[in-house]
Amino acid sequence: MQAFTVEQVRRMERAAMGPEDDGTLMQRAAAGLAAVVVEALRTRVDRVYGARVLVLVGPGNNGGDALWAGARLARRGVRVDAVGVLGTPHAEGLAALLAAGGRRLERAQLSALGAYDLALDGILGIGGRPGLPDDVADLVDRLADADVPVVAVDLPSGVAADTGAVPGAAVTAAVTVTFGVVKVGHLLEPARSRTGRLVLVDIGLDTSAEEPELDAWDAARVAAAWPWPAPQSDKYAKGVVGVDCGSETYPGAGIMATYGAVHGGAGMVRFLGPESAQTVITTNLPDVVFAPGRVQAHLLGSGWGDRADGTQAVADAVASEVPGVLDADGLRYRPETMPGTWLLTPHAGELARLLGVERSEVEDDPLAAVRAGVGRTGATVLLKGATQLVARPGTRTVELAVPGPAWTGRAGSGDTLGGLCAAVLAAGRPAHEAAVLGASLQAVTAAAHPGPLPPHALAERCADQLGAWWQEGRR
Ligand SMILES: NC(=O)C1=CN([C@@H]2O[C@H](COP(=O)(O)OP(=O)(O)OC[C@H]3O[C@@H](n4cnc5c(N)ncnc54)[C@H](OP(=O)(O)O)[C@@H]3O)[C@@H](O)[C@H]2O)[C@@H](O)CC1
Ligand SMILES: [K+]
Repeated sequence: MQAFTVEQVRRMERAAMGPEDDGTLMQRAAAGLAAVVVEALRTRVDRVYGARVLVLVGPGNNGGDALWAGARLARRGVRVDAVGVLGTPHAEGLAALLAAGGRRLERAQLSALGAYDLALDGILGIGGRPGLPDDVADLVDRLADADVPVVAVDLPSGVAADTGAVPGAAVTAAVTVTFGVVKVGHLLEPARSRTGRLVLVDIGLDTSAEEPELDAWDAARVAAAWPWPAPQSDKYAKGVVGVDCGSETYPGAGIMATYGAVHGGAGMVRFLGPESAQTVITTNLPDVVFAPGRVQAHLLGSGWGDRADGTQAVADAVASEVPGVLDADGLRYRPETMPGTWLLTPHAGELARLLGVERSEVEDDPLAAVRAGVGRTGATVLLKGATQLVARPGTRTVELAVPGPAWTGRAGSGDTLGGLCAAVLAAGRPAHEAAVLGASLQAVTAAAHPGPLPPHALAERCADQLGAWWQEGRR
């Protein structure tokens, strides 16, 4: 699924409209919106005729969409009340609603909100600045307290359309009906959680002239893209991962990274980390070898802590011209620039340190931050966390891995994630694909096993997930 910025949407809308806005796009939007509301009413109260809908109307075209949809609903016998909550409502939309039998109420006339079966959020769309004025936020809270489900028009009002940030009050929608194309804020947390179920209504926008801002993967695409081995693939075709992770202080990181590489399907794993990890590895994963030799992907950095020869270790690996994954403490030892064949896997704090900014800056605009990571290093970057983003040199489009349940992120998850990514890299896939596939496999597996599994156990389930896909013939 591709998502676009407000600026791109405006360009596409202008191209579709031609020199004059004759309202065609708004009518398409309103028709699609009304159809979704009809279905939502059928599901919730098993009727359309006589159902009650409250329309919250802002000052722009977003309110216009809601009012025109309200008019269509009123013509089908829905009892529609509209209340202007910001500025002056869209005049033609309001006239259409009144002509269709809807009512306009003042805010003071609103009582017994629980009597409404559904509310339409037409307060702000892509012209909105994040946040809502206090009195509007108060009304939105009262609707939530009254358990009235909200269908958001285009975006849940209050969220930042281009970043997914929610810096102030915002609507939490059960369903968001968006028009033309998906916007970035629908897919990035925390706005993603405010969006509810996302429905895309085709209004005839042409995306072909725009490079998507975001490219979101789903599980089916991950399964289809996985580097499945051919019958004749030997261990080198599947790929050899060299794991130099962990330290005497943090041996577990080396163990978990190895679990990731083994269960991600590497043809062979060479463990080149501390001796203290070797007994556990050889007991649990007897296929792992401890001798140096040919590797097709490096995995460095997890659990290093302070390492006297860290800079040299990274420099040697990069100089070998084999691709690699550089994680965690290893990021502190990276050379000034790296090839795009290398994958860096920072979490928000590590990326902030790498960029020399506050962590909150990364969290407020992760898309900009992950791109800045590429600009700063030259490498491909996977920003780990609740939302996992992958940016690479040469394209503006950022890829979004399949999201996982909240339990995925815990101590050691990043170590096994590095191993999964390195396995894909060793199989010959480019760094950005290794990142998306590794992160997505971990998330899909965690969703299928939603308990708080420790990362090494979840890594084992990753192999089961690959096996399930294989058996389903998704290869
Ligand atoms: N273009 C098209 O062809 C189509 C567009 N469509 C629809 O139009 C929507 C975009 O409409 P839009 O551009 O009128 O912007 P919209 O979000 O309704 O409101 C902007 C107004 O809100 C105000 N305002 C902003 N933030 C605020 C805040 N925090 N608190 C208070 N006020 C705030 C802002 O004020 P100002 O910035 O001037 O101060 C301005 O007056 C789009 O999402 C889709 O639903 C569809 O019909 C398909 C065809
Ligand atoms: K809205």
